[in-house]
Amino acid sequence: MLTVHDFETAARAKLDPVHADFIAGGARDEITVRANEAAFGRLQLLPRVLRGSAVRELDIALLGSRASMPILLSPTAFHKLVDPEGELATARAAAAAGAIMIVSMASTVAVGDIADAVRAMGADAQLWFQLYIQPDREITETLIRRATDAGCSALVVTVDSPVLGAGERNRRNGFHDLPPGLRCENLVDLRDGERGHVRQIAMSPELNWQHIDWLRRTTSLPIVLKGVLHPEDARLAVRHGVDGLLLSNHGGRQLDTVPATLELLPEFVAAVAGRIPVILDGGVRRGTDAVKALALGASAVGIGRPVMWALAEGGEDGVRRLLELLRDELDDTLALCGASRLADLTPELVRVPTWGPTPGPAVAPGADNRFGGVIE
Ligand SMILES: Cc1cc2nc3c(=O)[nH]c(=O)nc-3n(C[C@H](O)[C@H](O)[C@H](O)COP(=O)(O)O)c2cc1C
Ligand SMILES: CCCCC(=O)C(=O)O
Repeated sequence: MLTVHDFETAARAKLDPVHADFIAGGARDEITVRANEAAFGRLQLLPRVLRGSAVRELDIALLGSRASMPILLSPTAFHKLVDPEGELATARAAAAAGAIMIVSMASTVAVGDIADAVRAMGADAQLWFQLYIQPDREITETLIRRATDAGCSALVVTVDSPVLGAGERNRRNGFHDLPPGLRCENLVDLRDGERGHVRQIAMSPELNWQHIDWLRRTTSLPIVLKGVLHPEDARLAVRHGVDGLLLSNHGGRQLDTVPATLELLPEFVAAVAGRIPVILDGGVRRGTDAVKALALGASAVGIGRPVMWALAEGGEDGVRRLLELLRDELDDTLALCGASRLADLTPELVRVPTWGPTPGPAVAPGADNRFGGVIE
């Protein structure tokens, strides 16, 4: 396993094709899925030389959490689909690497049990909790209480899902439910009937900024909004007292044909103007990808599918190796860029090609992104 893509290939060879499709897939024509990765390939790095330093500092402080690197685990549902230990394995690997893990509300291990497993290692859990605000206020409050009691140190509220994205691979494959024996453990006992069932997670098409105001009054945990794309919404988020933003298009799984997150980053960062941290996810597969996002103003990046692939390939050990690999690539890229600290990563390191053919992976017609004019 030398690259993230090696994990992807190995996972596909091991997994039920229906589950592999669930992980890799996106909404509709998957134009945004491809755009996310392609955008990184189109940006260039222009390094500085003779600024040597024997070691690089990769650790960060983010919303009261400390991490050994600016790569965090974005929330992904259903880890037991790919590994019998599920989120316990992922969380142990994240803790061993000193990385922040955002636990999905749709985890197949209860958030309290995940936190216990990390504490049992003697590690200081850096767990955040991802929340879909539920139409039923009491259910939302109970979920927040469960996450808070588990010791989660931030709430990541996903706001790009008023309705669930149309994963046509899942429809074609007839994948609508978890297999017998697996359930969304955070939802157990929240309502009569289907206890812990996936269908208990309701999408709330009625969500608006007043719900965020309510949440702000309800919890003292830092609130991160996940899935904000428009710079005007970034400004609104700041006004509504949000503590951080996760610039994300849900890995291309919600609205198809939205731009790559990397393409939106400069304008987004300009709108936020340093008032709160901006994290980016979508298509991060290499240390160079992380460096490009950090150089353009992200405080950290998130990875989604790579975690699922590594967990499928090798369980806890697989995720450990994935995180080590990305850490090494990040460290190596910093060295090659003449950077010894993350603060040395500035926009001047990044360039838009000014002539010649578009490098990077092939992009479907219509997915072409124009960086020109956006990045100074
Ligand atoms: C299998 C899978 C499950 C996901 N589950 C969730 C989830 O439960 N909640 C959420 O907010 N985002 C979820 N996401 C989106 C990720 O948090 C993240 O935004 C996205 O995967 C990042 O793109 P990447 O996969 O290209 O790294 C999921 C993504 C995948 C691939
Ligand atoms: C209700 C589970 C949502 C999972 C999710 O967000 C995704 O698969 O992208």
